[in-house]
Amino acid sequence: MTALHCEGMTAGHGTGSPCVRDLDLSVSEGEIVALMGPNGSGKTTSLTTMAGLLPRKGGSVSVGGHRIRSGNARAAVQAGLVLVPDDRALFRRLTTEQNLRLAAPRRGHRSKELIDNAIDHFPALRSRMKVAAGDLSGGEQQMLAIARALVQTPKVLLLDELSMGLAPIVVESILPVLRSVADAGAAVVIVEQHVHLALSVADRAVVLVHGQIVLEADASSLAADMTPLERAYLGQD
Ligand SMILES: Nc1ncnc2c1ncn2[C@@H]1O[C@H](COP(=O)(O)OP(=O)(O)OP(=O)(O)O)[C@@H](O)[C@H]1O
Repeated sequence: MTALHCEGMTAGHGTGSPCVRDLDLSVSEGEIVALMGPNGSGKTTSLTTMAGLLPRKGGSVSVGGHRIRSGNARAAVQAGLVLVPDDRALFRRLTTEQNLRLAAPRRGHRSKELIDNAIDHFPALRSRMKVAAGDLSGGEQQMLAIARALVQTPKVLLLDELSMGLAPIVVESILPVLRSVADAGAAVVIVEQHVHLALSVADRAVVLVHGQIVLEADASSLAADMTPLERAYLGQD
């Protein structure tokens, strides 16, 4: 089943001309898509627009068949679309636990269970629950940012610049979590500068150049032969 469906999504900043044009992207439950492309090609703009942090300039975004209103981040989260932004957007003075609690639903008794389930993915955070987020290591902060997203039980999880500033060993511990989140039924979209890393975790790669999709391919076939990717990046397609 399709979890995320963007149709003709056009996006940009302020009153300037759009930097993402007519983006058609569908991601199925259980699928991981790597959104790739050179610097400035519109990857972050695409994710923040899907998440309602930027108003759309055109087109639609749907989660599980429900259309999300443009520029409405709350509606996106309520529909099940959760973004882990590149700056991680943690409350740095609040503890790990408080950051997780703030993301959990206010009503009902499921908060503790949801937090426990999210932390089960990142055992390293268990002993860091009372530490201010700003005092965590970079890797721990990224784990907390993802755990906080998982507390919101996303149907669609978007991750921007997954490995930025992280040691390879930390990244290697995070990638299997994304696979298990997808295996549990979520659609996952990652933006990741390191091509090999992106292809190692993704099922499918979508390449944006100048805000338009120029290549869509199976991640494993691209990993085996990068020629189409190199051509796309170099603008030879
Ligand atoms: N806040 C902003 N205000 C105005 N223009 C912006 C803003 N953020 C990004 N842009 C412009 O939008 C275009 C797309 O940028 P975006 O950050 O989405 O690309 P990206 O593919 O994520 O790049 P990178 O890989 O370098 O992060 C670029 O031309 C960029 O200069």
